[in-house]
Amino acid sequence: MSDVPGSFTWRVLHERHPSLIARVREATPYDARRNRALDALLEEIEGIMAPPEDSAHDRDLWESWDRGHIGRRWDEVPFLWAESYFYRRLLSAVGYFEPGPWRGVDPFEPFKQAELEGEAVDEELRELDALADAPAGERDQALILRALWGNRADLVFRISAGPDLADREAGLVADDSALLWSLAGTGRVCLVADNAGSELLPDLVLIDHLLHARGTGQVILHVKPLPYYVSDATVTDVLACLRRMAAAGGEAGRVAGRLRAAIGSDRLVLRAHAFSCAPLPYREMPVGMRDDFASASLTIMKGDLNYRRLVGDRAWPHTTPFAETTAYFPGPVAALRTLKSEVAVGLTGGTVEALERTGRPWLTTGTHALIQARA
Ligand SMILES: O=P(O)(O)OC[C@@]1(O)O[C@H](CO)[C@@H](O)[C@@H]1O
Repeated sequence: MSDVPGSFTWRVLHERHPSLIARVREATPYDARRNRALDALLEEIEGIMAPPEDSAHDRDLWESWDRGHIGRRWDEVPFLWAESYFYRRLLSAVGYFEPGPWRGVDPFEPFKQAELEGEAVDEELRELDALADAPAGERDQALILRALWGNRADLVFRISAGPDLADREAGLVADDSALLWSLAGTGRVCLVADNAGSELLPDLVLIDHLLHARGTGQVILHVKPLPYYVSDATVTDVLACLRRMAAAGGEAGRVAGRLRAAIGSDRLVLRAHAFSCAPLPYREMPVGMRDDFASASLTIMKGDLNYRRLVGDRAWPHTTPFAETTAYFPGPVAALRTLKSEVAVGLTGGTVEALERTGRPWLTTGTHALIQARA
């Protein structure tokens, strides 16, 4: 829940979301009607959640996902539900679903594009040249760590986390990478993406490595069907990353070429399932998605939000076993995530004590990360 003033979740709803609305307005010159709708949303999020508009194409879907929350205060329903619904309402406010000129215009695209065009990305892509000749085991570890730490590049987080984010020290609080690699066999691997740009690029490089070097037969890449949580990856973002890598040339260009071919031969399959933007945990996933995960030798869940949805967005004792919270999942699963919310399981008592002893925050700052897996 988010009803304790000053708590992390309360601040997301009452500080992060209003500042996000301001950033969206700065980034795009919306017309008067859109601005009025954004004003109305700004007011609404301090009070009662309104239902989707009568004419909304996805009204039935949201009603099926509702658990009696619509009509209550935004901060009195589960945090995951309120946060997800906020992004849905923001898209409505900017006219994303309505027939007319603003239909399909991603309000977060200016942020995503600026990041993808940045020099930091050039540097990261150039580093792939040296990695291409590294011994196999070294490459495995380097690519998984890049995909993991790429998760720090979450634009909703950057907007509000302060300028010193990049300087923070890196700490792995759990590392099941050996188990992860032993599960990534020659069959199918699912990767459930999180952010576009600097996170999706290393995810795509990891996918290429699985297909090209590790003998994985097929990768199914799940992305979001809609712009979501600012920087979450959509199919448009996958295509933008492929173009960016192709333009960079060198090893990045070769990776892009192989991935294009893999899409053409169905060795890399893209999915954009409606449930990927649902305000619910994966425990409630629908049959089609369950079948995908059940058919894979490994599903890799990227990022903080996917982690919350995977283990359940609850105040678990941090020593609760990861295998216990994911026992419902239909196949082997791994999480690659930097810690940006208060949910964490699968840690040893010693690790938790050592982290608490530092006296510094470690759960919500993006300074720590984990690799967890269960067979
Ligand atoms: O899923 P991601 O991109 O790693 O993180 C999403 C996130 O920034 O959004 C929420 C707060 O708004 C937190 O769960 C988390 O910090």
